[in-house]
Order: sequence, then C-alpha cells, then structure tokens
Amino acid sequence: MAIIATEDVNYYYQDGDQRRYILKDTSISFDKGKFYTILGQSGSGKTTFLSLLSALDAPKEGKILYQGKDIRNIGYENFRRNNVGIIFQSYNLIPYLTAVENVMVPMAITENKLPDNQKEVAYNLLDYIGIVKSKSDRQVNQLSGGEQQRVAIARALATNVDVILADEPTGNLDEGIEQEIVAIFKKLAHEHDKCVIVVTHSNEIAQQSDDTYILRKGRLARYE
Ligand SMILES: Nc1ncnc2c1ncn2[C@@H]1O[C@H](COP(=O)(O)OP(=O)(O)OP(=O)(O)O)[C@@H](O)[C@H]1O
Repeated sequence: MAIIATEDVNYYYQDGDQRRYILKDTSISFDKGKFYTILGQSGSGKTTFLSLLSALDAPKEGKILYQGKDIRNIGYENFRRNNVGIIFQSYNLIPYLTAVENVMVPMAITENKLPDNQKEVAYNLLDYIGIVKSKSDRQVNQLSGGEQQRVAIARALATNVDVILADEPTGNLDEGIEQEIVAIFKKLAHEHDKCVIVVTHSNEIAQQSDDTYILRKGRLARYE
C-alpha cells in the first residue's frame, strides 16, 4: 500500500467570483523507498500541493491518505507531529538555538516512541547528514546555507517519520552543494526506505529521481 496518496483531490483559490484551480481530480500514490520530484512552472501550484500533503492546508474536495487513512481522521496536527518531516527552501530553523537543539525541537513535540538518549540521537543524525560535532554545537545562524539545510534535513528525520517533503530545498544553494543534498535524498529513499517528495524547478534534480510528476494547469501528470 502507498504510504501517502491523494484521492480525487481538488484545490482552488477564489479569485473574485472565479475559482482558480490549482489541482483537479488528482489521485497519485507515493511509496516508501522512492525519491519523487514534482516539477512545474512558477505559480503552477507546487507549494500548494506540498502544503496539502503536509497537512498545512486541506483539499477543497477529496482526501489525503496516509497508510490508507484519511489524514482528517488522524488529525492534521497529529499527522504533522508524528508522520511527516518538512524541509523548506529558507530552512526555517530557530536562529538562536544550536544545530543540535534545532534537531531536538520536534523530538519534544512528537508522540512517536523515541530512544531516551535524544541528544545523542540528534548528534548522530547530524553527523550522518555531514555536520560534525563542533558545528552541531554552533548557533545555526553561524552556519553556511548548505550546512543549515543539512540541519533542516536532520530535523525532518528526528521523529523517525516515513515521509519527507521538501520545497525547493536547494533553491538557495550553489550547484556543488545542491548535488550533495540530492545525494542525501537518494540515500534516505534507497537505503533508509523513506518516501522522499521534492518540489523543484530543476530538470537536473528531476532526472536523478525515481519518478517525476509535472504540474500544469491543475493537472499533475507523470513526466517521462
Ligand atoms: N493564499 C492564496 N490566495 C490566493 N492565491 C494564492 C494563494 N497562495 C498562492 N496563490 C496563488 O496560487 C498559485 C500557486 O501558488 P504556489 O505557491 O503553490 O505555486 P508554486 O508552483 O509553488 O510557485 P513557485 O515555484 O513560484 O514557488 C499562484 O498563482 C499563487 O499566486
């Protein structure tokens, strides 16, 4: 069974007395162990789509299913706390906390069963993502953009979720760093069985994913 799926999802913004459709009758399934990309021109609705998958917003019609259950019934807040990790283009870290403290924030909020040694787990996650201990103890506003994005990825993994969603995660980074971040996403999908869904402008990133969808005029279609 798909880990996360949309079922007959419609979404629109009201523009005066007109409806501007962003998604029409969208039914798509996403599996664990795969790295997906969503392409689409600026304004096509990629961020909106991700906000539905991450329960930051609700479809006008249709359902988002997690392990076959409507996330409305799971509860949007519960779902966000326990089932998805989100990575934003602008990192959205807490600037006056250290890297390791940022990674520990969702651990304090989730209801998922986590090991007792949370700080050690957070250091290990950061180390795995390429942040050494001396940098993990630094306030995040003293880290480079690429390092901050790694911290944001470690934070998304901190609650041991199956689904990782990322919105233009390399948009602010130069090409070399972009490649390193993409390599992390591949590894999370292929070696750690995560479902990774990345919204991007970049055809180069899309080419490296297992499946690509493109959003055009409210239709989300497979891109070959
Ligand atoms: N709250 C809102 N009310 C009305 N229209 C909105 C609202 N939020 C977004 N839109 C519009 O919906 C469309 C889709 O926006 P969205 O941010 O999802 O696109 P996107 O594909 O992520 O764009 P980009 O690549 O530029 O980030 C845009 O035309 C945007 O202006």
